[in-house]
Amino acid sequence: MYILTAEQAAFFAKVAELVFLNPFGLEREKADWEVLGLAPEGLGFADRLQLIEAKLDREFKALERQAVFDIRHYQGKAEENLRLAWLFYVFHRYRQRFNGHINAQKQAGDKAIELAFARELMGDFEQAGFNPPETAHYIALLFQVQRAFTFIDETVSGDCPALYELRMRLWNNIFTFNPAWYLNYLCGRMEDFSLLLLGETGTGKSLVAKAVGCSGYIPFDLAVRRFVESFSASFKAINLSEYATGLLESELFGHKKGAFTGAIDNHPGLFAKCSKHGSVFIDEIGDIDATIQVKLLNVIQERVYSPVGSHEKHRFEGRVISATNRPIGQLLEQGLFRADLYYRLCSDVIVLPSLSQRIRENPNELPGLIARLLRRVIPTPDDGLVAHIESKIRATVPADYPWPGNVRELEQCVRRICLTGTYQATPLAAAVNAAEAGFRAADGEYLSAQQVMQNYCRFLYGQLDSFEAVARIAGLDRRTVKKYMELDG
Ligand SMILES: Nc1ncnc2c1ncn2[C@@H]1O[C@H](COP(=O)(O)OP(=O)(O)OP(=O)(O)O)[C@@H](O)[C@H]1O
Repeated sequence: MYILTAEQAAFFAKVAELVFLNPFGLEREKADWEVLGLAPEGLGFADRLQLIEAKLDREFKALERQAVFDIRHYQGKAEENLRLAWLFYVFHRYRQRFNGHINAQKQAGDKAIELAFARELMGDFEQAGFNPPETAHYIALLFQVQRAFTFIDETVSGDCPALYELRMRLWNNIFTFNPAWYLNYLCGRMEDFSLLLLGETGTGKSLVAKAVGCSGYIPFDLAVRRFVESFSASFKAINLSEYATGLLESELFGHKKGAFTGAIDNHPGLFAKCSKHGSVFIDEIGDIDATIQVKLLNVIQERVYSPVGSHEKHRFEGRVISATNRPIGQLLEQGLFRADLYYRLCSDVIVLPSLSQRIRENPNELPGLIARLLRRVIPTPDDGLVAHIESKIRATVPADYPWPGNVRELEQCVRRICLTGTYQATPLAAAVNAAEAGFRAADGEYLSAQQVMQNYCRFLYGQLDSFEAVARIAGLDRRTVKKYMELDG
């Protein structure tokens, strides 16, 4: 057995503490400085990480002066702390390559591809004295950490208190607030922890759901050097407002051939497509009627369901993420949403901040988001273009504008400025006034109610670029909105 010096023991104990801290949390920076043994110098996360990596490298190399590092040479607290510190060390050495694997897997889609550097990584684990089941488990965990970090960081980018809090909450949702518990008890067993995302339309609930849903624990198979499932296949989404009630049942639970006219084949539903490592995302959950609510409750509660037209029982072992922009408290009070279903969906409830809150907290949110939204059409927008669009917005949109369509509206606004050079923000509360011009036709005749509705829907669609969002604000269902939009005239 090897014994650590007092300095080494103290250093590795600090690193072991760091491993369990939320990387998006406020305590993380302080812990970084403690590990480095330096006074805070105003370095950013990436720079501090680089210093920590270099220090870890020196400390592990120092340990190797006696013999190649092998976890079995240590015991007790030293073994425990070194195990965590070594995982942190190896994770950071392979971080870029794990990121490369994320991109390669995104390109490849739903079929899991080989982890290109698996042999080298497995070799490192073996040399450090880890047995094969531990190696497989830790590789799965390291990749999960990298996915969660990357997806949260990419999805919730922004620099205001509401977003710091959101990033922290999402990390905790994936690894719990106590990652030591996660590591010891809950890893790979998170299926009963549902997540409900609330927030106004266009705040990014679907994006966040995907970030969380693609960050689950997926076991690694040493024999074939790949994860048992692609992370993209582990996330299955459905937007409930897109389907009529009859069709919805079959989209959720599947149907058997011959179950109804037109059921020419067996059809697997959403729940059948989701593996036990995956998550289903049920969007617009506040919009479903009572029958579907009961059926969903059964699946989530009993974990079994039957496809339409069949008595067979199928198990659902995945996790449930749901979202709504409806006032869920009000729906519960009015009896429009079942309380028992709500309590099954809400192991964790996360509310996304509105765009106006973000801008209020930090006015620089606006240019950051403009650049981000522009990148969807122009891969590398220059600062001049971002500043130009920002100045156009500031010139025409009142500072207290509520951005009712949130980031979705801002996206449209940026595009409209690119196309027309201007954006006329019209608060939706005043939408009917704005449509006033549409009450009369060009010849001065009053329009029919149907034509007014058409103008109204078109107006809202121009602001929001989404049938769902228009439906929500107009108090119509999505199909009715589409019908008005498609009418001639
Ligand atoms: N934080 C964000 N960063 C970048 N784009 C965003 C963000 N939030 C939303 N968007 C963009 O706004 C649009 C709407 O996002 P999303 O569908 O996730 O919102 P939502 O909250 O689910 O809306 P709804 O309640 O209407 O379903 C998408 O084009 C999305 O890319």
